[in-house]
Amino acid sequence: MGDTMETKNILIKNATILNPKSAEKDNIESFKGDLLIENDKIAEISKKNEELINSKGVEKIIDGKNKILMPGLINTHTHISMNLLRGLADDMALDEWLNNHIWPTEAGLNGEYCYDGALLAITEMIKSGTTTFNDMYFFMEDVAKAVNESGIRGCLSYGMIDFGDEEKRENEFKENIKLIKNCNDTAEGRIKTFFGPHATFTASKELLERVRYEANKYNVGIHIHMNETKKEIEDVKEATGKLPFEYLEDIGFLNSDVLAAHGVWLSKEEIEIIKKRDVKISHNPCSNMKLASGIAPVQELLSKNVCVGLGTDSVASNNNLDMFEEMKFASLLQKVNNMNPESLNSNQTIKMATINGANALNLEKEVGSIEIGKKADLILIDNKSVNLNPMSEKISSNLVYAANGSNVNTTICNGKILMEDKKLITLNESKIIEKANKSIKELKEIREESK
Ligand SMILES: N[C@@H](CCSC[C@H]1O[C@@H](n2cnc3c(=O)[nH]cnc32)[C@H](O)[C@@H]1O)C(=O)O
Ligand SMILES: [Zn+2]
Repeated sequence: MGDTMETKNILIKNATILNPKSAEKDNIESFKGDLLIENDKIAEISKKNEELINSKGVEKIIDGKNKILMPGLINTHTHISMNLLRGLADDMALDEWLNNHIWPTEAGLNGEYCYDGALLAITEMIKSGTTTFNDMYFFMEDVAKAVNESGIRGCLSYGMIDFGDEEKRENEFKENIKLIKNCNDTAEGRIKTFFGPHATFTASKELLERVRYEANKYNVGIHIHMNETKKEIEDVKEATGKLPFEYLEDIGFLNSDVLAAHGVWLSKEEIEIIKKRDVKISHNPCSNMKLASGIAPVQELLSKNVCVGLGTDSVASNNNLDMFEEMKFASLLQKVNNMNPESLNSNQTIKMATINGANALNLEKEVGSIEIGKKADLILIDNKSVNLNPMSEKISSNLVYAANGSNVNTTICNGKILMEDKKLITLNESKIIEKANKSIKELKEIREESK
C-alpha cells in the first residue's frame, strides 16, 4: 500500500462542513471550519472564528476551500461481487431475473471471481463517496480480502439459502460461522460480520430459528431480504398462513439487530411489529423501481421513528453503486408516491445515507456523522463543479438533487486517504476493470457449457 495509507495526522482546512447530527432529530448543521484527524479518528473540529487547530505534529494538510466535507456515505444493502453481472439481465421482474438469469450465472462463481467483482465495486464506491457498505453474498472471505486491501469499511454476511434441505442448511451455517470466526473485527476493525439468511421464501423456519440462536451466541447482527415483492408476500402467506414480519415475530426472530432490506409491501400491523422490535429497514429505491417491485412506505416509516437507511442493492438491478443518485431517487419517489413535494426532504435523505445507515448497522458510535472520537470516514465534494453551481444556501439541496458520485474529490476511511483529488491511492483502477471483464467473460462461458 502507498505512502498515504500510512498517514497519521491529517488536517483539513477551511472546508464547508455538513454534519447530520442525530438519527432521531431532523437536524443537519453546516459551518466553515477545520477538522483534525489523528490516526483513525476525528480528534478536533473548529468552527470559523474559533481558535484554529494547532497544526503541530500534522503530517498532511488538505485544503478544504471550495469543498464540502461530510461523512462518508453508508450503503446498507449490496451484493458487491455482482458488479461482474452489471447489465446481465434487465427489464424483467425479480422472480424471472433471479431464476432464469442471475442464479444460473452465479452457479459458476468461485472465490477469485467474487474477489474481482468486489474490487470493481469497491473502486466504484470509493470514487462515488461510499465508505461503508453492508453486503450479503457467496465467498465472503474473498470479499473480506478486497475490503482489507482497499481500506473501505464493510459489514459482511454469507447469504444463506436452504429451501428446506437439511444438508444445505448445515453447509450454509458452516460457511457463515466460518466467516464470523475468521473475519469479524478484522482489518483494523473495518470488517464486521453478520448472519445473512437470504429471505423468508428461500430460508426454512429451522434456518431462521437457528439464525436467531446463533446471532445471540456470536453477538452479531442479521441481514435479510424482506417484503420485496407482492409475489413473495403471497408465497409466504401460502406457506405459513402469515405475512412475513408476522411470521418472523411469531418465531421470535425479530430484534433491534435485524436489518431488513426492501420492506416494500408492509401492512399496518407489520409496521407496528417493525417499530416494536426496532427492526432497521434498508430502502433500495432504484432496485425496487427497476424490478418494478413497488414503492416502500418510507415517509410513513420515518414518521413512526423507524430507522430507515439507504441502499443500492446490486448493480445487476440498479445498475450502479452511486449513493448520490440513490438519494435523489429515494426523495423523488416518495414525493410522487405521496403526491407531496414535502415528502422525504433533502435533510432527511442525507441522514438516511449517513447517520441512519450507521444506526441500521449498529455502527452509530463509530461512523455516520462528524463527531470528535468517531472514526474519520469522510468525503470532500468539489463545490466548484458546474452541476453544483450556483451553490444553494441549503447545501443538502444541491447534494441530493444536483450532485452525483463523480463530484466526490477525496475519500477518507478509518483515517486513511483512499482517494485524493480524484486519484485512487490503494487500488489500480485499470487493472481491476481489465480483470473483471475477463472474469465475466469466463463466467458466461461456464454458463453456456453447463446448458
Ligand atoms: N448461499 C446462497 C447464496 C445467497 S447470496 C445472496 C443472493 O441474493 C440474490 N439477490 C440479489 N439481489 C436480490 C434481490 O433484490 N432480492 C432477492 N435476492 C437477491 C443474489 O443474486 C444471491 O443469489 C446460495 O447457495 O444460493
Ligand atoms: Zn438484495
